[in-house]
Amino acid sequence: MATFVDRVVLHVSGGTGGHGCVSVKREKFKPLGGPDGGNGGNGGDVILRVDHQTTTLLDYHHAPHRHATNGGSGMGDWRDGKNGETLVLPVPDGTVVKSLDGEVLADLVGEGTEFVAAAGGQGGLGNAALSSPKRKAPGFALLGIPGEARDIVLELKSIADIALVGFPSAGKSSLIAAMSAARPKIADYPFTTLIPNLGVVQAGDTRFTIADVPGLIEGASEGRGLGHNFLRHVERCAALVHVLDCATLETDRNPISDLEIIEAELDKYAVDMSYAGVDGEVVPLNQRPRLVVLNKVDMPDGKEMAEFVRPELEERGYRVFEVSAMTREGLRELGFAMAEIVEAAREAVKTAPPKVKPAVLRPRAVNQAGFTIRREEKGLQPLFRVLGDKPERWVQQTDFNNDEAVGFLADRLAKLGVEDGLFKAGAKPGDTVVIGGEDGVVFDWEPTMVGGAELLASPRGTDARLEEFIRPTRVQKREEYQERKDAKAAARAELEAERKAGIWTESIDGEQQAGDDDDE
Ligand SMILES: Nc1nc2c(ncn2[C@@H]2O[C@H](COP(=O)(O)OP(=O)(O)OP(=O)(O)O)[C@@H](O)[C@H]2O)c(=O)[nH]1
Ligand SMILES: [Mg+2]
Repeated sequence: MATFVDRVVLHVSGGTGGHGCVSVKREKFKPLGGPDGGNGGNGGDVILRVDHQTTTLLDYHHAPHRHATNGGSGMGDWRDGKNGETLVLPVPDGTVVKSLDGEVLADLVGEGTEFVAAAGGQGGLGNAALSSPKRKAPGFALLGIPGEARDIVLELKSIADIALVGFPSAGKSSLIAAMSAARPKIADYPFTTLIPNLGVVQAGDTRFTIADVPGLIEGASEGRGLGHNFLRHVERCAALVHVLDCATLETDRNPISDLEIIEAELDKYAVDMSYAGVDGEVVPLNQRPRLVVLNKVDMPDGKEMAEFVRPELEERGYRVFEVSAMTREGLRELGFAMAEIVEAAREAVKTAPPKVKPAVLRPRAVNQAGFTIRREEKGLQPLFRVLGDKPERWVQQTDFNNDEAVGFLADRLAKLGVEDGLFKAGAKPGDTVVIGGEDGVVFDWEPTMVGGAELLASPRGTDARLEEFIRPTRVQKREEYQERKDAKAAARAELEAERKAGIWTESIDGEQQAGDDDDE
């Protein structure tokens, strides 16, 4: 038996970035030729893409774990690691992506629309890329960071112009079969239809789609029967068609009470308005135009019943069609009436102001700048939590077994203003600092920054950085310049002398620049 798969929980993860490489160029006659460690490749993204060939979410039901490939590690000789491959997951048109707690992340409508479900992790820089005039031969590289891992819910909402609703066995699937080329399963037991069927109907010059949905029963809006599972499918249609069974054998049912029960269920079902504005104006289900179809008039009882209830239904303002899906009686008129409504709805969308619909949807904007510091109490001790895209990423990139890498992290954090921020938040050396959320990295904080040291050194209640800044005069500047020049000349002379004396060998690690390497 087919299962009703229009809602799956998918576990996606982007590929992990490759690690950067630490390597030093070695050549004949030039044993230490400088850093040549290449960068790690980026991990692949996992992307959902609307594809018309795909009509169900069945594949994801069977295999709900999807991962993109990892980036390759950097290598010596400036060779970068390969990027991971993007994993494209085809999804049907009308797939809605939600988080586990129901927040709509994307509404994928239109061939080729994409959603980055899980971004791959960035590859780490190799030591070649990390070298700078100040850090000539870094003895470390950055680690690749893990790809995003997320659990998302995919829901399918068929995009049909007209939706057929009605009790089980009212003849909805039979109607689709009679009006289009679709060949859904038809049988005389309730809930024959488990997956909505879609059919294309041609009436005059108008082509449109109709969908049936699994039979509705009382309590559907609370999840009875197939419940909400099917109501999702009618959310986007232009009109609803009630299919009423005029020949039911159940004595406690008649077309009018059936219609009232279904209407009550539609009333209770709140249309998820979250995609309004993406997909045109969204009118709640209970306000969509309606047609009423009295089916099975080929049966003697059916004809009688139809004629009996017709005036009552028309009094309530419905356009009523007596049809037989079996003999095709009345289907032509029904088709034209449907076409009329579809045309009107299409016209309304056309005249509506254009909606901005990004073709590629990203899960969240990356907070490029900044960070926040939150003071939390951990027992009696304060705890300072640093949250922010950059600091959290940098921590992931750091090989904590490598002192140089840790030093580099400290520099980066200081430069971003994290240390400064910690001082301002009231952190004292030795306090616990966590960078990141739940699984953040914990530090005992040792300020390294010059500004911070100043702060520490100055008497309580003062801040050295706020002291009056006295602008030097031109004469003063010239004097300073001369002083520095003299000092440089002296230093150079000293160096020259040392070299002549033979105590000096070629070095690549920046010792020569001692003095201006103040951020190490
Ligand atoms: N005599 C007669 N029988 C019909 C007509 N339309 C449908 N039926 C029969 O009614 C039964 C149910 O038809 P379906 O089309 O499967 O009904 P459905 O509304 O899709 O039912 P579910 O998918 O279970 O909700 C089948 O045995 C059909 O042959 C009709 O116009 N006349
Ligand atoms: Mg059916």
